[in-house]
Amino acid sequence: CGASPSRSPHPAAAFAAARPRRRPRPAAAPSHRGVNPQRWRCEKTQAWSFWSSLRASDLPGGLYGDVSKNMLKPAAAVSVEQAEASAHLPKGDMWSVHKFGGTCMGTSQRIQNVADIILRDPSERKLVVVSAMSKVTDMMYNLVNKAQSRDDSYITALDEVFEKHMAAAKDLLGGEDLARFLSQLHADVSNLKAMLRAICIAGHATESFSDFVVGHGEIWSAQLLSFAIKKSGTPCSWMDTREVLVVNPTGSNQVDPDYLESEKRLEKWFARQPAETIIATGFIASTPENIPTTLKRDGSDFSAAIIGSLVKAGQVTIWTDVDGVFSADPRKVSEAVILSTLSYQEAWEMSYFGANVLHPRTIIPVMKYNIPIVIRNMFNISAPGTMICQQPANESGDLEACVKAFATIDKLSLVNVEGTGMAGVPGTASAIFGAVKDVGANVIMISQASSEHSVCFAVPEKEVAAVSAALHVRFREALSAGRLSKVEVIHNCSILAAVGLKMASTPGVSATLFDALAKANINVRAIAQGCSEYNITVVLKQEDCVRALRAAHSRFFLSKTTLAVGIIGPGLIGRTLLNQLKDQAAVLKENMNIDLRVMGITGSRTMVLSDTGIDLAHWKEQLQTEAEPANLDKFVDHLSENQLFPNRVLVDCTADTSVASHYYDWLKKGIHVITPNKKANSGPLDKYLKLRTLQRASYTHYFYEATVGAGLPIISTLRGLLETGDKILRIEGIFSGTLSYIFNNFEGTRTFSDVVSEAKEAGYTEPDPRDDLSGTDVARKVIILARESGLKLELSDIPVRSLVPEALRSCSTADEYMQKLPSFDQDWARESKDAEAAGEVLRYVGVVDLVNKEGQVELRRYKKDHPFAQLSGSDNIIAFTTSRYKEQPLIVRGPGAGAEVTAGGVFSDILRLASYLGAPS
Ligand SMILES: NC(=O)C1=CN([C@@H]2O[C@H](COP(=O)(O)OP(=O)(O)OC[C@H]3O[C@@H](n4cnc5c(N)ncnc54)[C@H](O)[C@@H]3O)[C@@H](O)[C@H]2O)C=CC1
Ligand SMILES: N[C@@H](CC=O)C(=O)O
Ligand code: NA
Repeated sequence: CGASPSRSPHPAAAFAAARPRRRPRPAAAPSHRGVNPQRWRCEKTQAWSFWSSLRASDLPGGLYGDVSKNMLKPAAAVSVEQAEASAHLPKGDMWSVHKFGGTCMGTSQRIQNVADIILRDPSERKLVVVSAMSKVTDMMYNLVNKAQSRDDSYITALDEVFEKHMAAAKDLLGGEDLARFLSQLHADVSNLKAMLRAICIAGHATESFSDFVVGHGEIWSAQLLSFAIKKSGTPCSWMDTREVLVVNPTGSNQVDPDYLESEKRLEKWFARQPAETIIATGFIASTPENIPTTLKRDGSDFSAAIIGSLVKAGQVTIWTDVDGVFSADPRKVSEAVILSTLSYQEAWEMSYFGANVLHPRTIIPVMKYNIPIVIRNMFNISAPGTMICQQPANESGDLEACVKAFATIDKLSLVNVEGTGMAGVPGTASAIFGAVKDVGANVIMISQASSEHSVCFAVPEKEVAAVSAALHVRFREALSAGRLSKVEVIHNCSILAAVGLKMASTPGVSATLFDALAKANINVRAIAQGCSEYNITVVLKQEDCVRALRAAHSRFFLSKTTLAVGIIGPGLIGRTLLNQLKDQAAVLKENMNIDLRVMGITGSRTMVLSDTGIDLAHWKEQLQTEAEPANLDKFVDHLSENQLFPNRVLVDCTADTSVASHYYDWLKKGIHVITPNKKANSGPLDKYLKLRTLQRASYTHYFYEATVGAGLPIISTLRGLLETGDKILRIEGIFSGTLSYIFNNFEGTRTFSDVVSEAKEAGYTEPDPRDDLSGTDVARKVIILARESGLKLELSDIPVRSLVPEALRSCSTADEYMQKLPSFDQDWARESKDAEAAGEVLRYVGVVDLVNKEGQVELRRYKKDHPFAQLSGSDNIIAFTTSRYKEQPLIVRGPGAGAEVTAGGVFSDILRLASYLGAPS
C-alpha cells in the first residue's frame, strides 16, 4: 500500500513495482508457501518475550529521554493541568500499532475491512496510522499544481475530491456521524478553495502551503475510519499528527523526527483524549514552528514507526497487499518463498534493492527498542506475513538458512579505472570518486583488488557517460603519461546480491553462490562484499541476470534443479526418450527435485517451441499442428534465451554430421550437450580435440555414453579406469548390436537378408543400415574409445572389413540396398557353413590396441565355447584388458542397440548432468 506520491524513484524499483496485485481471497485460502507455522510461532514468542523482559533501565536514554519516567498507565479522564504535571503516555506492549496504506483504504468497503481488522485485534490499546484513500494524495498534489499554474480547473478537481469522500462516507456512515463528517468535509473543502485561490492568484505555492493542502487526504481517511470503528460501539478518536509529530527538514527530501518534542506533544494529546483506539494520520507532521509538513518518501510507514517507538509498541504491523517479503522477485523466480522472519539489517539490505520491505529509516526508530515490524497482507489475512525483528538466536545455521534472499538491480554500467600508477598512491580513490560526485552520479558498488592496479565501480547506465567524461578530464595527464592505462566502461550490467545476516559467520556461502553461477555458465564481472557480510554483490551481464538469480535461488532454497531441454531429431531414439521423460517426470520432481522441461523439439522439417515446457503427452500432435519450419539457429536461440531456466541442454538424437558440427558453439554458449550421435567424436581429429579441450576448460558438460554400447556403461567404465590411474592395454569386443543380432540369428533356414531386415525392424540399425554392414559404425565406436583412451587416430586409420558386397556399394538409397541384398544370401550361407564345419561362429569385432596404438575392425571366427560365441539378441560384449584387469579382463555385456536401452542411456546422461548441477544423488 503506497504512502505518499512524493517517493523519488529508487535505483531498483524491482520488488516494489513487482508486487503481484492479488485479488482478495477468502481468509482461509491456503496461499502461504514456505512458511513453517511452528517456526513462525517460536520466533514470534521469542521477540515478544524479549520485549517483555526488557526493563526500562535497559533502554537508551538520550534522544528518547529517560523512558522509566514514561512507563506510566494510561490516563483516564484528567484535566489539562494534571496532564501537564505528569506523563500520561501509556507505553509498553499493550500498544499495538498498525499502518494501512492508500490501497488498503481505497474504497468504503476496504475502510470497513480495515475497521474489522482493528476490532478483531485483542490488544489492550491500538494505534492505527492511515494513508489517504488511494489516488487522493495525487489528486491533492494535482490541485496545487493546477492552482499555481493558474489553471481554473482546480475547482472542478477539488469537487471530485469532495465527491469521492462524500460517496465513501455515505456508504460507510449514517445519521449523526455522517452529518458530522460531511459538515467537517464541507468546512475543509471551503478552506482549501480559499487557499487554492490564493495560490492561483500568487501563481506559486510554498512547500508548507502545498503540504497543508495535501495532508487533508490523511485527515479525511483517519476521520472516516474512526467513525467506522465507532459505529460498532467501540470508543475511538482520530489524531491529527501535525499536532504531535515534530520533524526537522534535513535537505535531500528527508526529515529528522524530533523525538523529545514529539513525545511531549503526544503526552499532552493523550491527556486530552485518553482513547484506547486511535486513528492517526500518516505522512503529515509539523516543523518545530508548527508549520505543516510531511514525512516525505514512505511517509506513512515512517509515521507508524515513529509513533510505535514513542509508545514503545509491542508490535508494528504494516498492512499491505502482498503476503510478506519474498526471497526473490516473484516475477523472476516463480519458486520464491515468503520469508517468515528477517532481521532488521537484512530488511535494510533488501529495501535497498527495492524489495517490498520498509525503507531503512522506517526501521531505525523501532529497531532501537527491538519492536518487531510485521508485514501482512490485508487481502489475505490467513497469511502470517514476514516479521522483521532482531535476528532470532536459534535460527538454524546451515548454509541454506544463511542466505535469506536474492535481489537484482538492472541498467548499470561498470567503470574500470586501471593503471600501474595507482598502486601505493594515496588520493587516487578520492580523485576518482570526487570526479564522480562532481557529476552527481550515484555509486552503487565499488571493488578494488589489493594489487591496487584497478578500481571498478557500478553506476546507473544513464549516469555513466557523464562519469566517463569527468574521469577522462580528471585523469587526462595520468592517461597521456601512461600512469593510468584506461578508463573503461562496460555497459549493460546488472547486480545480483545475496542477503543474509548469518553469511558473516558461515563458511561456504560464497563458494556455493559462485558455483551455482559457474554451473549456469554465468560470467562474473566484479564482486563486492563489505566486512559486515550482510550482502555479497556480484556484477554480471544484464542478459544473464535473471538466469543468475534463478540459479542462485534454486541452489540456496533447494528448489528444483531445473533443466531446459531441447530435443533434436524425434526419430526412434528421440521419441523413445520423450516417452521416457514423460513417464518419469513426476517421479524425478518428487524424489529428486529435478524439473526437466522440454522447451523445443525439432525434426529436419518442422519444430515446436514452448516458453514453459511442451506437454509431453501431446508433443506429436503439436509437431503436426502447431509446428513451424525447422530452423536450428532459432531453435538454439529459443533455448538459450529463455530466462526461466538457468541450465540448458541440447540432446542431439540425429545421426547428422552437420548437427554435430555445432556442439562446439553450443558449449561455448554455455549450453550442455548430450548425444547418442557418434559423428562428433569420430569425426576429424582436430575438431574433436578442440571440442574436448573446450569441454574440459568449462563448466559446460558434454556427455555421450550412448555412442558406444547404447545404454551399457562403456564410456563411464573406461573413464573410471583411466581417472583412477589404471593403464588400458586393449579393448576388444562386439560393438555392433546389429551385427551381433545378425550373426547370432543367421543360421539354419534363415537367410542373411531376412535377418538384416529383422535387425532394422527391431531398431538396432543406423538410420542407414549400410553404416552397420559396412563396418563404419563399429569403426566409429573403436575411434571413440581409442580417443577416449588417449590415442590420436582418424577414422581412416582403422582398416575395416566391409560386409557390403562390392556390387551394392553404389546403391543410392538404403531401400535399394535392402531390395538387392537377397541376391547375396548364397555367399553368406556358404561363409557361415564353412565356419560351422570347423566348430566355429562368425563374429564382427572391434579392437583398440593401446600397446601398438592402432585399431582394427574385422569379421573373425571364434570357437563355440568362446565368450564372444555365447551372445544372444543384440548383445554387445566389451572386454577391457588393463594393468589391473590383466589375467581376466573386465567385461561389460548386454543389449547394445535398440530404442529403449539407447534412450535410457541418453536419459541417464541427462540425470548425470542434473546431479552435476546440484540435484541430489
Ligand atoms: N538405434 C540404436 O540402437 C542406437 C542409435 N544410436 C544413435 O542414435 C541416433 C538416432 O538414431 P535413430 O533414432 O535410430 O535414428 P532415426 O533415423 O530414427 O532418427 C533420427 C531423427 O533425426 C532427424 N534428423 C536428421 N537430421 C536432422 C537435422 N539436421 N535436424 C533435425 N532432425 C534431424 C530425422 O528426421 C529423424 O527423425 C543416431 O546417431 C544413432 O547412431 C546410438 C546407439 C544405439
Ligand atoms: N546401429 C548401432 C546402434 C548403436 O550404436 C548398432 O547396431 O550397434
Ligand atoms: Na554406452
